[in-house]
Amino acid sequence: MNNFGQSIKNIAKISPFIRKKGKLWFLLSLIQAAYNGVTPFVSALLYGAMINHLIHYFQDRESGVYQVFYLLILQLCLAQFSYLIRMFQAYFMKKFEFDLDHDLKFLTNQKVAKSPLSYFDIPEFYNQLNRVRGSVSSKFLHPIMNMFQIFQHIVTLLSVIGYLISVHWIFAVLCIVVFIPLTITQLKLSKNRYLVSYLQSRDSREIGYIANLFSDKASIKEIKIFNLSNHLNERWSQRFRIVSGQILTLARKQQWIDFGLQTGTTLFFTGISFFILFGKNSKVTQVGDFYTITQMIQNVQNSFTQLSYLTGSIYEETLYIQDFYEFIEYGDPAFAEAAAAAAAESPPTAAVQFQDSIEFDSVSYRYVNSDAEALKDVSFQIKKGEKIAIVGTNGSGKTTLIKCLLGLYPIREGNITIDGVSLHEVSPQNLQELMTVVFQDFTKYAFSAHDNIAFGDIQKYRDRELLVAAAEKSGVHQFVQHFADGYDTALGRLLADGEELSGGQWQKIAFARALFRDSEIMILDEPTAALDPYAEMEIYKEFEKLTRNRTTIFISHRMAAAKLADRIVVMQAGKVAEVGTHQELIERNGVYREMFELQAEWYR
Ligand SMILES: Nc1ncnc2c1ncn2[C@@H]1O[C@H](COP(=O)(O)OP(=O)(O)OP(=O)(O)O)[C@@H](O)[C@H]1O
Repeated sequence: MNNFGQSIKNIAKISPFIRKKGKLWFLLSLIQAAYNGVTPFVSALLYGAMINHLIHYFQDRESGVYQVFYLLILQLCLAQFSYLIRMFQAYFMKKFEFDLDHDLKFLTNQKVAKSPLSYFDIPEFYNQLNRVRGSVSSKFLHPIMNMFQIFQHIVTLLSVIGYLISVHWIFAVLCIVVFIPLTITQLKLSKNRYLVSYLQSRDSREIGYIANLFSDKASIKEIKIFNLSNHLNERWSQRFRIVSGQILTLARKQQWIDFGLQTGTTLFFTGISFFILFGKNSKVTQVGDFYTITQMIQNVQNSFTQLSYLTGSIYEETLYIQDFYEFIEYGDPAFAEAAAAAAAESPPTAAVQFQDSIEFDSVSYRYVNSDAEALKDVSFQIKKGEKIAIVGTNGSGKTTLIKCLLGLYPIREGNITIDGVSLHEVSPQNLQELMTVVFQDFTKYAFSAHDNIAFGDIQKYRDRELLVAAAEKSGVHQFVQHFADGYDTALGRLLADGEELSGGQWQKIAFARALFRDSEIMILDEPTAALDPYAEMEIYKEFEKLTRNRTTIFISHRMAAAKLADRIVVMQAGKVAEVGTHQELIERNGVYREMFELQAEWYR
């Protein structure tokens, strides 16, 4: 499909939004475009007539004065009416822009929420997400506004050229000959312009990323201590220069081409003006007519230049719309295939209660962006009510294992079952109800303490009693009760003048959030990493109470904590190396014992 055809197809994608909330704006814009389109023609006629009448008036001081007066009033009315339309159009445009912004961002957030976590490991998806963030609505509206302007200039051209043809037919042919190369050049340029911004997106992201490092409290600390500011600033500046250099090169090229085209068309239209005015069969006899014709010729020239520029930029701007829909419709073929095949065989509607056991059966997993397997043929069983510790070296696959169990990364090889029902078949809602989790990199919401805990189970958001119970168990109540607004105090200072918490206090909040959801299965990824020895001791002392009546799976690098588990799964390079109780594994004299003794050594 050619560029312009594709542009129209992209623009058509906005029509559902216009039908929903932008009808009035669309109608007003159309009226405005038509009105502004005929205005240059009418104005040229009015002024030409006015000049003729003025000349008569200056010659004999009797005739023409009323006509000049009426024409001036008419001109004033035309200007006022134009102002009135613009006023209403601008208001409804703002209104539609807000509605559109809301709907598009809502769609984006929905897409992000529905996308599997593995999509975020795919650079193409991630880049696309970055591209569709920002002022999406204006990028959607610009091409339509340009379409209105195109319509406006077509109306101008039709009216003006119609008049000029009545003066001389040659005009029609010549105008078309000029317009075609102009448009093609602009279209080519606009395609380049877009490609540059596309290719730059990695550099641009790095510029944004480094700028963020300079505004993030956590990274500022490291930048100062490691004396990174010069290096990072230099790096930022280098990328910035590359990006701005590319844009400037293109802009320079564009300016020179514009200048060349402008000069060419000016010379062309000046020649034509001479021909029309002073040619053999010239119909021009009065000064006013001369004014009208030169004015109309200028209008033709102006409208042609604008038309070629607008058609060019429409192509560029509609590519953003295309990008947006590519993002919204994004589906990794490999993932989509697997999901579609699994869904076709058995749609995920099964509900399980978890009465018996969870089973990992020859589970292997490879991240989409990686060649190595993060899990290799993992098999073991977790009985209801058991406390399982997962230990192992960094990168051995512990977190991947629980991400697969949580259904965040759907597995393709092997099977995970709950009471014999494959995870692929369990409905996502059922799965969420069964499990609660504290991640290693849990989220610190810049909302109130209440929000931070209640987000654990949004269905029970208002249950303050339950919330306080979870807070008491996890040690949150002890500090939140001293805050000025108690549980309604904002945490962090990002959105409000809230309370700053220490790393350990945040971790307790994350714990409370997990406990607030009263689930059968509790998953903890390094639950005590940020806690002081007292708090850690406290948690482990309370561990029995916190995890009572729950199946608990916890990852820990502290071998002393692993001792608390009923059974320990030892991971090594994506495989299960050993499974057993602390005593069994010590007696086995394998990897676990080695790790345990290595740590114990430190404490002796
Ligand atoms: N999103 C990802 N994309 C690609 N590879 C990943 C991703 N996350 C983890 N990996 C890789 O998978 C392997 C297992 O990582 P995982 O995070 O499960 O290890 P871990 O045992 O939890 O490590 P740690 O103790 O350091 O938290 C590692 O080699 C890691 O580099």
